[in-house]
Amino acid sequence: MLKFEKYHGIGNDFIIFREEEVAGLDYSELAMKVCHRNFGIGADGMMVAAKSEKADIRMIFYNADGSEAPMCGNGVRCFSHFVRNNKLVEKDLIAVETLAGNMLIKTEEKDGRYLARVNMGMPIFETDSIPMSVSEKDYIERKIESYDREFSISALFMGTTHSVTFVDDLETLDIYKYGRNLEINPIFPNKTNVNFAKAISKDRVDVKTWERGAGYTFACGTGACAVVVIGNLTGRLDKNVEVAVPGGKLFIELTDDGVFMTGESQKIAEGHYFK
Ligand SMILES: N[C@H](CCC[C@H](N)C(=O)O)C(=O)O
Repeated sequence: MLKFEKYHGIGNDFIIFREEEVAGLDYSELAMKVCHRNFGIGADGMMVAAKSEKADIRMIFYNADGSEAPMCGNGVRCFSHFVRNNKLVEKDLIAVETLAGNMLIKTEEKDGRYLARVNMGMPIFETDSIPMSVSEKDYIERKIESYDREFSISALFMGTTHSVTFVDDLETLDIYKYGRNLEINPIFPNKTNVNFAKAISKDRVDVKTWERGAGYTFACGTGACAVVVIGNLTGRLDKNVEVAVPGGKLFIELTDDGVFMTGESQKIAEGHYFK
């Protein structure tokens, strides 16, 4: 039996284990099993809290399909909540080691709500680092075809690989059809997360994300950051933006010290997984 806790960050849900519970297991296989909505506990992703040489603690992240990802925005807020609940690091400002670098998280518990403000680092636009297999050095507002439509795509590394496209018909767009197709476009050798966005004003944007390795989720934290970065770069959005996603709201601030994301997380359950 493996002791776990389950959290969600505005509907993006995760199962979290301490490293000592799962040491020696194949994390990719375990993620596919525990994230399965019928044969497992059910979640968009799985995290393991491990010791770190570089920060207070290390977050290992796997998508529901068993693929490892460098970072997860909603996940790292839930992770910091788990860390606080289990007193693994007894500070309000914690550094979490991830494959995308150390993330600094300010945690706050107020009236039973758990809030975290995360410095998500700086966006990377060089196509080699996204990564993309294209000759262009960066990929901002370039046309990509998907079935009967042409999307204007901007790609970047924002904790993980992201593509952003602003559309007028976000309410009716078939996210499954176009998201699934763009995710596996061959110009992304490791695939991509796909963010469909609609600017409501200069400080409000609606976003729906098709996630690599997890599908259409209620929220994507790194995706929300990616949308604000591209929205600001292309003149659609200011630097402090409220991002509305199907599962709730995130607040993104673009600063010279990094992209900051603020949002809630909630503990859903705890228990034992019978492998
Ligand atoms: N599916 C993503 C990882 C999870 C990102 C998302 N859940 C977030 O909140 O940032 C990827 O494969 O890069």
